[in-house]
Amino acid sequence: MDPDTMSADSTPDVPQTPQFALLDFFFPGFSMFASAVHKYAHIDLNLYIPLVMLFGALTLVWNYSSQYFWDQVESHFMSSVDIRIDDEIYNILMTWVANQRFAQGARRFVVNTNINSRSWYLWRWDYDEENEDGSDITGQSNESKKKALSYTPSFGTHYFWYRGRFLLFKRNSKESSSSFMAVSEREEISVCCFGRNPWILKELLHEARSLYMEKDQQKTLIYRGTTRSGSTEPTWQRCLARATRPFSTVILNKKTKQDLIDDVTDYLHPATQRWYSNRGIPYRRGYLLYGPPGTGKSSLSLALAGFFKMRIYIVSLSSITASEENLATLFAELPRRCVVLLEDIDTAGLTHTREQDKDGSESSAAPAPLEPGQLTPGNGNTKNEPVGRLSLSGLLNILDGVASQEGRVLIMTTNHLEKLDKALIRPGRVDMIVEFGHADTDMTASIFRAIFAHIEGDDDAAATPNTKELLDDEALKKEAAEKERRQKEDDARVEALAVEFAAKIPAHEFSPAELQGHLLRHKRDPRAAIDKADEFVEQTRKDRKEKEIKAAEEKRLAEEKRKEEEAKQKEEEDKKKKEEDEAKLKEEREKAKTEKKERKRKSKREERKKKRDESKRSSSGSGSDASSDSSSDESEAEDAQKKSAATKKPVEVPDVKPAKSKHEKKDSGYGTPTSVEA
Ligand SMILES: Nc1ncnc2c1ncn2[C@@H]1O[C@H](COP(=O)(O)OP(=O)(O)OP(=O)(O)O)[C@@H](O)[C@H]1O
Repeated sequence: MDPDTMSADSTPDVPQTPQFALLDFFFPGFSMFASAVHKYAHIDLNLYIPLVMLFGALTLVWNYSSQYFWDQVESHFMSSVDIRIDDEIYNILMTWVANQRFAQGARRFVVNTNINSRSWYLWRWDYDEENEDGSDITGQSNESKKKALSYTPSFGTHYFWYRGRFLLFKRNSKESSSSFMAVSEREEISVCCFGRNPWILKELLHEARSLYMEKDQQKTLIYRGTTRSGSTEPTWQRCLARATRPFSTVILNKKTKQDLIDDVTDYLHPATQRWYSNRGIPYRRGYLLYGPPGTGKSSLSLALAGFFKMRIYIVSLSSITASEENLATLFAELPRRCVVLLEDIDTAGLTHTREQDKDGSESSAAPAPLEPGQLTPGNGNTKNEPVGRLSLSGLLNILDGVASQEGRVLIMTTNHLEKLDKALIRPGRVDMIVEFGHADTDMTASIFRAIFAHIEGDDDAAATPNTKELLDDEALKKEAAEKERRQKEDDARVEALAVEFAAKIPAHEFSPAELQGHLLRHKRDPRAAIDKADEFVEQTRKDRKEKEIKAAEEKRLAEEKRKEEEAKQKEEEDKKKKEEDEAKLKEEREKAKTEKKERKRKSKREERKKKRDESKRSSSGSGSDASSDSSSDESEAEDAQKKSAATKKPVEVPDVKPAKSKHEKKDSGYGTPTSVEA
């Protein structure tokens, strides 16, 4: 290095360039570091600075432009599908993703025991594999059941190969989500592929759906009409996938059951749809199931849906969701082939007939007392009903409306057939009516058999798989024969017990649900169920009586309260009326008084006028007369003013002409007239 180029105060070994001065400014001590490097390593950093700066500039440019570049690639050269997290497609895709290698090998992942979207999960009353009583299908309790874990990739972009194509799975947190959403709901999910044709994404979604459906093959999918979480928008939420209930487990008159199956089979036949459309008849079929609570109406609907492998969509007309608008939206969203179960159509609003609607009169019948299971009081046409609730005509419009899908099986259930409007159950809306009743002797025996008879698969769990393999043919045959013999013996024993039990239960008094409840309490001991049958009968009767007394008492209290409120209201009205009458009377009295005074004054005036005329006639007339006239008129004006002050009303003083002095506007209140009209 040329020593001449060095300045006097600089470090002897390192040339002082403007870059160094600048770097020294940003990184104090850099020049010392550079001279040390130069001295000991013989490297002149001066040469590398432009390179470092260039690299920094390139990094900066890349940082800013890469996002733009990537956005351009995405919008022009890629296809993508966004997944709605409040839709069932979320569950479908995530179930698929959880089974992929890229998800299982992800370094950052989300673990779930339940793959369903948070908003779906919120509305599930049970998990798929569980029964209503909280135990799983193998009878284990929740505590002992181990839940399977599902792994899905965490937030970010994840790459994977699908059928030879390179795809991206993106899961991002949603910044703009409203704060009331649960944390797991604040996410956006999309799948992208290179190329402008999205067929591969559609294929992926179809595959995911088929896999998802396959899982549900042996189950009845139950959807419930509800509102989306965090909004009032109605939607069908999948809430349960239950093992299909065999028709045989619903105890009902054999012929009725067969007729129902035949009717639905015929209706669902493809030729029937053509037949309907050729004749211009709406392709719909409606069934009404009626009877006391716990007699099997819902069970039959579920069994029917399972038998025909259809999804069942349930909405209770006594729930808050069942407003006219919501129900119309729900019906418009139904798939083409499904079972729709409308529960509790006897809610008070719908028992109000259309005839009553027409003449505008109020229902003469008092609102029906609520039945067990009925959540809210009825709605519809009563005066105090909330706006937007369901009315009978609203429901009829929805059932017949163009928006409601053709091809569906509509089932309506009610506890009170007699309360329903004829329009609701006329042919076309209801094509078959099935009655459910309390159990007769045969039914009681059937319920007993259903609980205690040995069913294939009951002790599969106990059987060890290897024992069969060890046995030879002869032994197997022997075992099968033995099993058959035991089965026969068992059946005969259960049959005898069923008859014994049925004899102890009075016919047509108890619902199948009540009997089932008693039998389940002794499910391991049929003898105990029989021995305690009398106790059950007594206890149930007693409970019912207590319930009736309680209901009657509640009714009486409600009636008393209503009467009290009515009396109070009447008292208030009377009081108000009395006050109004008094005020009116007072006003009238005042008026009469004023009129009397007026009349008196008038007669006085006339008298004076008469006198004046007489005196005029008798004498030729003098100034004193005029002055006396003037004074009498003055007293009249004073009278008028006094009256005006008393009644606080502007009073006309007919005979007095107001003084036209310049002080007229600032009247002191005396109002002394200056001239009087005769
Ligand atoms: N006819 C029946 N056959 C078999 N089981 C029945 C029958 N009736 C009732 N049960 C049993 O009783 C319970 C309640 O029955 P379900 O819900 O079907 O009655 P429901 O008539 O729909 O009652 P609600 O009118 O209160 O809705 C179920 O567990 C069901 O298994």
